[in-house]
Amino acid sequence: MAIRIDGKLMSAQVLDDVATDAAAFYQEFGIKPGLAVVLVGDDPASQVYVRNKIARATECGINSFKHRLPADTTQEYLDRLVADLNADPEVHGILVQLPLPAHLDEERILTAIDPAKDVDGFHPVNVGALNIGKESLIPCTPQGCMIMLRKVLGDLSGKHAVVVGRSNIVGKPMAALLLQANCTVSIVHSRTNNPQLLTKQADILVAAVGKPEMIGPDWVKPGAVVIDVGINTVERAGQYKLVGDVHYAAVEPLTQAITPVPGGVGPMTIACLMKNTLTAARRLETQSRSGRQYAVMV
Ligand SMILES: NC(=O)C1=CN([C@@H]2O[C@H](COP(=O)(O)OP(=O)(O)OC[C@H]3O[C@@H](n4cnc5c(N)ncnc54)[C@H](OP(=O)(O)O)[C@@H]3O)[C@@H](O)[C@H]2O)C=CC1
Ligand SMILES: Nc1nc(=O)c2c([nH]1)NC[C@@H]1CN(c3ccc(C(=O)N[C@@H](CCC(=O)O)C(=O)O)cc3)C=[N+]21
Ligand SMILES: [Mg+2]
Repeated sequence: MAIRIDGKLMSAQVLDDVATDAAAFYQEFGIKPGLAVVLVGDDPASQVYVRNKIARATECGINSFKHRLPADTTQEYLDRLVADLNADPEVHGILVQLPLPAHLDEERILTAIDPAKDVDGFHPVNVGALNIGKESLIPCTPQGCMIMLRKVLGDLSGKHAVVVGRSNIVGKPMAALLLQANCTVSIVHSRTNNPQLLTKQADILVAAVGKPEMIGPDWVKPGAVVIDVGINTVERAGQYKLVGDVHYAAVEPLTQAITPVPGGVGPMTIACLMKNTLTAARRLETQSRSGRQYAVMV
């Protein structure tokens, strides 16, 4: 029987620790950790994610500041908002929900966020830190995946991990963390020839593609641990439902362990966002107390 990796349950444990931490933080510094979430436009899925993030923050004693902006927000306005949030002492973490509308420069905005407040871990300074193995703010989704993998497998040394997808927000940081954990790492993407040749060898298979149920049993080695990052909305018999990048029903019997969608990676992502907010808050408050200011903290 395959283990169903319960992201909902595991995230509750992470959030519990964060709540304890947030209470201790409040005792120590006299303010709550603060998270600013910026949402541009009215994509319904993004609204759901942002609502979930704010609900989880409130539950664990983190202040949240929601900034909902119209789809036609100008670059100048967004730049100004990010600068204000960088300077705001009540804000320890800043998340700009992606994707942004096409007229806005995503890279420019992510680079404008103070790396010390970059709880997504998308700023080039944090990306660089991750890739040289320095403690930093680690992207939430891959961080959540690592917690789940460690729970199931313990030490990951020597495992062959195959990541399907190479985006800056999931695939690449996932591969970096697996490498850091001493896995042998392969990355499969849309130009890979015979991707199944590689995925069939994976002890650990991480799917972050954005194609509903693309990964079938012919992609998976028996006994593999499968992490499904995909969140895809599909219409089935007139109903909308969420499915992953993995065909769960067909793949599950082959695996040692597998994450479901929903209830897998998604809730862990949000829990890790709260964890990063605490990490950022502690560093910022400790530094401001000692009167030192670093441009960059890694
Ligand atoms: N659970 C969570 O917390 C999160 C879930 N997601 C979900 O994860 C999925 C991936 O997200 P994201 O990384 O942002 O997506 P992107 O669209 O940015 O990247 C998708 C990647 O998959 C690759 N790819 C596309 N088609 C194929 C194919 N047929 N074979 C192999 N590789 C392919 C692309 O390759 P190429 O680079 O060559 O184009 C690309 O690298 C989505 O479903 C998204 O909704 C995302 C973030 C968080
Ligand atoms: N700057 C930025 N940071 C992100 O981390 C980020 C982002 N932009 N843009 C979009 C993606 C996607 N993402 C999800 C997080 C949680 C769930 C989640 O909790 N999903 C629930 C289901 C939710 C539902 O019912 O729709 C689950 O899988 O069980 C999903 C998706 C974060 N992202
Ligand atoms: Mg993307």
